[in-house]
Amino acid sequence: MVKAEGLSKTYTHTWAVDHLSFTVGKGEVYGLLGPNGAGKTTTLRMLATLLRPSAGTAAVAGYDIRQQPLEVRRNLGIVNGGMQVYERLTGREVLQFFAGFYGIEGRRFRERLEWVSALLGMDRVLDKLVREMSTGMRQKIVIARAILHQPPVLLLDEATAGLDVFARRALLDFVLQYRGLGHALIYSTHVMSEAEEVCDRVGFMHGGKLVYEGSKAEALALGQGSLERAFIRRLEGGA
Ligand SMILES: Nc1ncnc2c1ncn2[C@@H]1O[C@H](COP(=O)(O)OP(=O)(O)OP(=O)(O)O)[C@@H](O)[C@H]1O
Repeated sequence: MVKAEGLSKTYTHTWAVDHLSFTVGKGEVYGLLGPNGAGKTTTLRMLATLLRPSAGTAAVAGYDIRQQPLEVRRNLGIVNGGMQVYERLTGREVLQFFAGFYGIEGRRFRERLEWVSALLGMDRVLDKLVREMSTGMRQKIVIARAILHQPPVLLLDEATAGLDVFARRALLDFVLQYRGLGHALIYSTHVMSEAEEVCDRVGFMHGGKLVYEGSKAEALALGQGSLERAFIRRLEGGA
């Protein structure tokens, strides 16, 4: 569902993303893992057509990010910490606004709202004003907004940042449920323990490069049961 080939982004003197190639299949959670500044956000923003690659390309659900950005957006959702939601609206109003972009209206909107609400447990959130919501509630709105159009590809960028234990648990459970629907997810994080829980395959990023890729089981074996140890070993050049 996602196929990146030599995907690259340069800023003045830096290769933020340096010839990245990887694939993510249906029903798979791919962990894009690495420390701050590794290039994870830049990669996801290119896949979401929010940022133009300097070189290389990628396909999302079979559509080229350079040539077919509208089709890509129709098939992809992104949950990104920087996204703002409208403070003066209720959860329901925010979602209605975004549903309009996808032509989801009337009865279809109500059905979709029920679907998303059941998936994310949003009963207490829909009629609340955004400005009165906790961080966890806001995050539910951000996720709901990203999946309203039921995209087959979902990108999550440091999606648990700032969440408490309950909201974090709900998010990780949601990731597994969304995968269970046969969708493809990229889970970007520097928190290795989260990746251990939800990812099927992992790619370690450092300095814009993919320095390791393998199934979670392979990576865990490399790190004697720990992804964090595997990452450090890989960077130190150990086997
Ligand atoms: N707009 C920009 N202009 C210049 N350099 C940038 C810009 N955006 C990102 N970079 C640089 O690109 C590199 C990769 O940044 P990126 O945000 O993709 O990393 P990341 O792995 O997502 O890290 P984090 O977890 O901190 O978000 C960093 O060196 C960063 O300083």
